[in-house]
Parts: sequence; structure tokens; C-alpha cells
Amino acid sequence: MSSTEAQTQLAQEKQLVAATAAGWVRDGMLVGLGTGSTAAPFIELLGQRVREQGLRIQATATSKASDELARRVGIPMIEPRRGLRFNLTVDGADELDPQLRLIKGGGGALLREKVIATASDYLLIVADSSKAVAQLGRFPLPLEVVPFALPWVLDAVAALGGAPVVRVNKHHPEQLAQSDQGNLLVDCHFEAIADPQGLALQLKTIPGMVEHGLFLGLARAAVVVQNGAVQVLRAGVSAAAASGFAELP
Ligand SMILES: O=C[C@H](O)[C@H](O)[C@H](O)COP(=O)(O)O
Repeated sequence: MSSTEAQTQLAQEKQLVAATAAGWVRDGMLVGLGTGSTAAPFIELLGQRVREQGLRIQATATSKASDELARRVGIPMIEPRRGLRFNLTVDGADELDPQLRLIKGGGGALLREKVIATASDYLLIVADSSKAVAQLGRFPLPLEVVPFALPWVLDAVAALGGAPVVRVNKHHPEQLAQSDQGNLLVDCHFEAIADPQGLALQLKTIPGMVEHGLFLGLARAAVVVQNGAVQVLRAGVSAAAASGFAELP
């Protein structure tokens, strides 16, 4: 398969999992909207349901880009407020392992994504067939870092064995990439993360490291493509055993 064909196939898979997830949303829900190339078709399809089927929902997005897209497709948006909890958040992932532990932040939205995921009763991941891995870490682990702290964060991450690379702006490579909060992004090349929980605890001790892209114990289910078919995975449950759609609580 050529690389163009592979990209086309992944784009089709993103549409498929996005459509499946859009079918999970019900009237009256407060919905968290993820970020990235898999969350985007979900937002578009959800907007279509709002416009064409009169689906009544309210949503908050995990990035400025997703917020703009959601408003454009007609989803009613609400601002963060105390006590706000989301019935369902749908988001992408850069890697997911069999326990549905995730690496996220390839698009730089990890901080808001973790805030919304933590404020959600149900985090549903949507992912094409390239995302499932046996062990996390091949995808570089993103960190959001306060600019002043950058040199010391780089030292600390290097000491943990995760060769750090400061992310550049993909449209302006002479500039550093910035998160929606104006912070910097550092991609840490661990290659294999044997103990995600231990690493997460160590990263949290680094001053100026605002958030890391390890999402542990947050995802309740994932809609993925495996062997050419859409599958629903749940933490610790095989695809075969999880056949059918996990019911929302
Ligand atoms: O910061 C971005 C997010 O964590 C994305 O959800 C993640 O990078 C996956 O994005 P995509 O669906 O484009 O692969």
C-alpha cells in the first residue's frame, strides 16, 4: 500500500470511529469535545445531528480550534464553571495500550484535554488502526511547560531518560510551538514506558512542568478500527468480550 493509500485508509477509519461515537450522544447531554484529526469529524457529525435531528446538547471544547469548529457546525457551547461535569467526552489519542492508558498531546491540547477528561463521567477515545500499541512510549510523550522553566524541565526529563525535543511551530519552523495557554511543548522520546504510573508521578514533581500527556485510568472505552472493523474496547476487556456497544452509565 502506498503512503497516500495508507493516509486515505486512516482518514476513512477516523470517519468511521467518529460516526460511531457521534451515535453515543443523547438528548440532554453535556459533552466534552476533543481535539485533533479524529475528534474533528466527530464534532462535525455531532453538529450535523444538532442541525438536522434537533439533538439538544451543550458542549465545551478542549482547544480553541475545536471550539471554533463546534460553533461553526452549530453546537451550543458553554464556558467552564464550578460543578460542571460532562456526561460524555469524546477525544482522540496518539497511543493507547490494552488497559486504555493513553499518550495524548500530539496536537498540543493535552492540558485542556486532561481538565475536561477529569471532569467527565465517561471518556470515550476514538482512534484509527495506527494508535493501538502493546506498550506506550514509541510516540514521544508531550509535556506542556512554562517558558521560564524550560531549561530545568529539559534537564529533569533527560535525567529520566526521555530525550526531550522542544516542539516547533509546524507552519513557522523558526518559532517554537505554543499551547492555547501560551506555554511551550516538549516531546520526550522514551521509546518504551515500562511504568507509566511511576513516570507520571516523577513528571509531576518537576516545577514548571504544567501537564504531561499520560492519561492513566481516565478512558472508559475506545472505539477503534482493528482488522478492518470498528471495535469497542474497554479497559481490561478484550475486543471480542466487549463486542457490542458499552452502555454509558
Ligand atoms: O493534542 C492533541 C490530542 O491529544 C489529540 O487528541 C491527539 O494528538 C490525537 O490526534 P489525532 O486524532 O489527530 O491523531
